[in-house]
Formats: sequence, C-alpha cells, structure tokens
Amino acid sequence: VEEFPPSGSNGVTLRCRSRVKSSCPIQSKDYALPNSSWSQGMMDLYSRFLEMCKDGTWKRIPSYSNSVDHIPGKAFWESLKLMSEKERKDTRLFPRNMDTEGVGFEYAMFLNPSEKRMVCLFQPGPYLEGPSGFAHGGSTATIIDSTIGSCATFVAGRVMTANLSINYRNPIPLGSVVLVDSKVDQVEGRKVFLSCHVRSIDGQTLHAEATALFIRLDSTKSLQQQMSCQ
Ligand SMILES: CCCCCCCCCCCCCC(=O)SCCNC(=O)CCNC(=O)[C@H](O)C(C)(C)COP(=O)(O)OP(=O)(O)OC[C@H]1O[C@@H](n2cnc3c(N)ncnc32)[C@H](O)[C@@H]1OP(=O)(O)O
Repeated sequence: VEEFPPSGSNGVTLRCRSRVKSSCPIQSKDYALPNSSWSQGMMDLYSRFLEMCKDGTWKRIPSYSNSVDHIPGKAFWESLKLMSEKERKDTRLFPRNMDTEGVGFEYAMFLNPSEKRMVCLFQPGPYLEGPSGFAHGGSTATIIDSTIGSCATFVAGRVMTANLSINYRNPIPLGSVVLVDSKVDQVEGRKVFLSCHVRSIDGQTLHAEATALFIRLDSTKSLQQQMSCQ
C-alpha cells in the first residue's frame, strides 16, 4: 500500500494498492497533522519531534478515524472483508470521534523502534472535562491506552488490553500540552508488559504513571515487520 501525496501535505492521504493498481483509493484523513486548534506549545513540540525524524530515529505515526486504516498492506485488505465499507463508515476510533477540531483529543504519536517506545503529544480540549477546568480521568486513560496500545501493536502485532493500572499524580489542565511517553518493558510469550509516564512539556510536572499488560491475539508479524516488508 503506497501513501501519496506524502501524508505531511494537506492531511488527506490517498491509500492505493500499488501492486494491483486499484482504481478505487481508500481516502483516509490523517488527523495527526497540525491544525488551527493546536497551541504554540503543541506546535513547538511537534516540530521538535519532526526534526528528530530526519535521521530515522523517530517515525511520525499517521492517525486515521478507523483502526483498520492503520494496518498497511495485505492485512489491511483482508480486514476489509470483516467489515463492509458501510460498517467502516459507521465506526470511529474513539479518540477520533469528534469532527470539530480542538474540542476533544488533539494528539500526534511518534515511534522510536529501536527503543520500543511510543510518545504521544496530547492537547485535551474543552469537551474532555472532568473536574472543572481539568481533563477527565477517563480521557487520560484513553490517551494512555491508545499510546501504549499503539506501542504494543508495533512491537508485537495485534493485541488487546488485558490490564491497565494508572496512578493520577497531578490533574491535566484543559488546553495544556502533555507528553505521554510509553515503552515495552518485557514480552513473555503472548504477554506484553509496558509502562508509561504523562508529563508536562517542560518535564516539571508528573501528571500520571501507568503500567499495562497487553495480550497478543495471534502470531501475526508485528506491524513494524509488516511495514518494513512494504
Ligand atoms: C498507530 C498504530 C496502529 C494501531 C491501530 C490504532 C488503534 C490501536 C490503539 C488502540 C488500542 C486500544 C486497546 C484496547 O482498548 S483493547 C479493548 C479493551 N480490552 C479488551 O476488551 C480485552 C478483553 N479481554 C480479552 O479479550 C481476553 O481476556 C484477552 C484477549 C485479553 C486474553 O484472553 P485469551 O483467552 O486470549 O488469553 P488467556 O485468558 O489465556 O490469557 C493469556 C495469559 O495472559 C494472562 N492474563 C490475561 N488477562 C490478564 C489480566 N487481566 N491480568 C493478568 N494476567 C492476565 C492469563 O493469565 C494467561 O497467562 P498464562 O496462564 O498463559 O501464564
């Protein structure tokens, strides 16, 4: 599956099946690109990580409105048989379920393959409120689960969350920018153990820390292996 124009252009990536010259590109919007709702802090952090992608240490991870749209190559097309085009249109990845920019989850992920590490730049919008002016604990759990889940997926293939344990240390102000920093600590057979910290962008405030257990669903190759054989 080739993506063009490069997803860093106008946020819409045409995904065409290059090998069989499909004439029906699946149009997927990449939500992990800057938009007018991003604060200067979010833009600065994003630019910093884009810079670190130049030598290949980090990779920016595109983000679409459906899980299946993230699976490149054969698996992607096979998964389509599981869901009709209509069903896919009727479902949305939870953190991508708001159409108005800036009101919900504004985020972008970057992967460091050699460190088995996924970070997520997260700017919670006003519709994620829990305590007045601060992010709901469930929204923090969602962005942690998504970041850790994406990390586990890249390292170990298709996984499901079996356990997620979070300690909330300091509330996250709505509209602020935090860095969700996750890594794979250990893989034991089907069990993938991960940990994660959520910090303010200046690193001074620890908002939350988590551990998780994900279970591999089958012996598929990791997404990273699938991507590398594209
Ligand atoms: C950008 C990157 C691309 C990604 C796409 C974008 C979206 C992705 C991001 C979004 C990501 C979002 C992700 C989501 O939100 S996933 C949605 C939330 N999670 C679920 O709904 C999972 C529900 N549970 C299950 O399906 C099953 O229980 C699973 C599959 C997890 C295991 O059932 P299965 O029958 O298959 O296996 P098993 O029961 O033999 O267990 C196997 C082993 O594991 C041990 N064990 C099991 N559970 C626990 C536990 N709680 N604590 C400690 N240990 C536990 C168990 O003792 C055994 O150990 P052992 O006896 O072998 O030693």
